[in-house]
Amino acid sequence: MPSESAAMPSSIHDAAAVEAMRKRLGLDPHRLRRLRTRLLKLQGSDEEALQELPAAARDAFAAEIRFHELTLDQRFDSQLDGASKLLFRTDDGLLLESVILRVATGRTALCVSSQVGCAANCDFCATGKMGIARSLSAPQILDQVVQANQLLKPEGRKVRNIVFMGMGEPFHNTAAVHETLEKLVSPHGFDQSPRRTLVSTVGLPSAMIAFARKFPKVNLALSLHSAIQSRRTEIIPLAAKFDLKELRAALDQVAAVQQQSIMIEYLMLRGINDGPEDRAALADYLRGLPVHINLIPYNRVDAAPHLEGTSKEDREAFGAALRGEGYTVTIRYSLGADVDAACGQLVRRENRRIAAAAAAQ
Ligand SMILES: C[S@@+](CC[C@H](N)C(=O)[O-])C[C@H]1O[C@@H](n2cnc3c(N)ncnc32)[C@H](O)[C@@H]1O
Ligand code: SF4
Repeated sequence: MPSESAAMPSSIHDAAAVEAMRKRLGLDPHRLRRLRTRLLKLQGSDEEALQELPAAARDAFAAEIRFHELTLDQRFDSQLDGASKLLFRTDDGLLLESVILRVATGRTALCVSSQVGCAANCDFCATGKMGIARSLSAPQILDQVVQANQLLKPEGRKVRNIVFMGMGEPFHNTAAVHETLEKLVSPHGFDQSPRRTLVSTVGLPSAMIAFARKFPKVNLALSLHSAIQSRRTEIIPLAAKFDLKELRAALDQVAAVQQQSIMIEYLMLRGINDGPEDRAALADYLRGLPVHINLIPYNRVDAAPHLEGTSKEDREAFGAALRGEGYTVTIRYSLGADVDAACGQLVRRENRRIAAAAAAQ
């Protein structure tokens, strides 16, 4: 007869399971609150967090409640700037990445992934080219923050800004992303400032409006990349489903609800979206909206050899012309270009291998 397999431990982020365990062990709720504070807010190690429980309860608690959903597989520290890429592995073997950005001001940002792969399949994106799309659970997204903070503690740093700009489209995984945001901004959770949290989307109109209503203070970024419909669809296949008119109506609603500026991301691709007509269309499209335009340099992707980034000079001229039209424009200087090259291909190759093996079973 097959033996009954032991139940999987529950996550520390699963409030119902943790409360059930607390009752079973007869633990004082204060002790549990202190454990969560130590782990989620004070960057404590797992051992330090467990110390908050009475000695007799620690083993039983640790056997049923696990603190981590992901295993840190590899870490790449940039030799060029303050970026570190963390490669995590899920229980079923897939790789995903988070990026720690140590900004010159001394502040620290973390870029998290919401999915492994992405169904949007944008032409310029290594994640889109992975050929798979698996959503991460809220505990898997939250664990990226917990582990980054544990790694940063010895440096005297703490994650200040959290951006959903890693792998995946957050609004293809709305339920888990909403749950993650609730736990991040909750004073009983991570107590993260909503104003230092940003969700970036390729542009799903109804999900953007729902997000703004639920999280009026969390920042939204839209990856627009072109204000000319045919050009946008050429690089973002999903744009065929949600046209620019519908997207603009959603932006108006988001702005009305949030009363704060929306970030417009504009990846600059030579000969595709960087001409004078592209700039004029962009300026027209955004007129009247509270926006901040971020011009992004293209990071070369092996799977898209036909694409080339706009030169630095042209990017700066494009930005200056938009400023002349009254827009606030920043030009992002890509951090961690060396670790990106090291990891991007590794993640893609490994995940393809695992997805192919799973499909063959
Ligand atoms: C990876 S996406 C994740 C969030 C969401 N799916 C989105 O598209 O906004 C985050 C940002 O990275 C940008 N991006 C993707 N591939 C890039 C590349 N090869 N070079 C520079 N930026 C890239 C996207 O356009 C987007 O603005
Ligand atoms: S939606 Fe974002 S993550 Fe998905 S393929 Fe496009 S750029 Fe990449």
